Amino acid sequence: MSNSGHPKDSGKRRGLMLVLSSPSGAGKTTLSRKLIEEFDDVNLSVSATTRAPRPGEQDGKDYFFRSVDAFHDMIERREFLEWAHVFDRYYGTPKADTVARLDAGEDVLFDVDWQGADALHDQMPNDVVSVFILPPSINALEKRLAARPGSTPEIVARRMEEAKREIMHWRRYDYVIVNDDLEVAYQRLRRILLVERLKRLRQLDLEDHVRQLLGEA
Ligand SMILES: Nc1ncnc2c1ncn2[C@@H]1O[C@H](COP(=O)(O)OP(=O)(O)OP(=O)(O)O)[C@@H](O)[C@H]1O
Ligand SMILES: Nc1nc2c(ncn2[C@@H]2O[C@H](COP(=O)(O)O)[C@@H](O)[C@H]2O)c(=O)[nH]1
Repeated sequence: MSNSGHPKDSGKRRGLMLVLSSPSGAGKTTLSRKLIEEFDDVNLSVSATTRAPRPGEQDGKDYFFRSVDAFHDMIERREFLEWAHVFDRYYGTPKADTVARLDAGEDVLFDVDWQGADALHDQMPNDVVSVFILPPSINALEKRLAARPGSTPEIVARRMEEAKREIMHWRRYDYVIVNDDLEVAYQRLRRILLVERLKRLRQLDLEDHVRQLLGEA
């Protein structure tokens, strides 16, 4: 199904940056995929990373998989909106595209850690809407990490070790969703998107509309 979600099809709006963070394995990627499937004007920001692809992951779709040298070249060429060192690997958000998409009235979805969320908010405070995803329990988080394709006990242990540090940043976010039942969590996420689209500053044709109303009054 495709859906613009805008109440007035001709209405001009500025896109928003929907930034999702969570401890690894809580469900950001799963929720992001559902949002992109439903809304044709929501696009995923594809990050660059120096980690290896998981089974089924594609270069350019899930990530831009790069060598450490190539990643450093991208840093030097100032190609990132933000970048961070996460789980001993580099991850970065490319700048190209995002600004153009926002201006074109399209939303951009970011799946980044708390450092990335902070950096994106610092750079574009009026555009960022941040959502923290919590797991229903630590046990459930560990099971989800272990069940993911390509998982190993070492990867699970490393990510569980980091989970507490990531969760401690939950208060910095505009919204928090507990991802227990996937469908309930998804409905909450899509409601956040639809409401945030209605923020006054994002409805670009309101000035003209109100001027016209006042002229008619
Ligand atoms: N509500 C849910 N109930 C049960 N399993 C879920 C739920 N949400 C996600 N999962 C499963 O948990 C695993 C981890 O989810 P996902 O990859 O979306 O997490 P993530 O937060 O994006 O992790 P990372 O930060 O490492 O990229 C996946 O196998 C996914 O299918
Ligand atoms: N600061 C950034 N963090 C990012 C970016 N892309 C992904 N991430 C975060 O890294 C971890 C691990 O991801 P995984 O795909 O290896 O499991 C997770 O918390 C992501 O949110 C980025 O561009 N910048």
